[in-house]
Amino acid sequence: MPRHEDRNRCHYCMAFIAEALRYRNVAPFGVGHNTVCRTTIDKYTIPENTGILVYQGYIMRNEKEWERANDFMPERFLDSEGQFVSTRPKAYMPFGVGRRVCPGERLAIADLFLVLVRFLQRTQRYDILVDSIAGVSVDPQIPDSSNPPEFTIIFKKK
Ligand code: HEM
Repeated sequence: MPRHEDRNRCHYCMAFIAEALRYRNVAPFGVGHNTVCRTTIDKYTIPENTGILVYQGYIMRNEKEWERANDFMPERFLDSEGQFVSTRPKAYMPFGVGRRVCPGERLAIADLFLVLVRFLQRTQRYDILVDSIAGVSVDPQIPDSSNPPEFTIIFKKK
């Protein structure tokens, strides 16, 4: 069984999780907020009590911030020795930023790691076949929602 400590050794798994959260962010618009006072950011002034959504899904796939932003590349989170890089670019924000940043981040990463590793361990003796006609699309049905279209996977004993 995988344990939490194993995260320090499973560099590619950690990079895979980090990239999955970047590439198809669970909450592309984060959580809505309101300004508590008139606020100026750069050349924009936002009045008091205005609803704000941060389109973090876009920031995390912005070509200006990310090399090959629309490719799924876990390697972008590995250094030249294949070690998981724990420092994050500013444009990496699957859990939001600032004082309302997601308090569940550590728990979420810990869970994702255990589920992913357990899945890989339990499926080693299977060929994983994807519906050959429909294939798999990782693009959501409604743009920037988090639900991919349904697809069929067959686990066939080797
Ligand atoms: C992959 C899993 C998760 C993702 C991607 C995620 C993402 C987010 C995001 C983007 C926000 C908004 C942050 C902001 O406003 O800047 C948020 C807020 C929040 N999340 Fe998560 N979250 C995840 C898992 C969890 C878990 C496991 C918990 C609790 C056990 C949790 C509890 C919360 C709470 C309470 C807030 C509101 C914080 C506040 O407004 O002060 N989240 N999350």
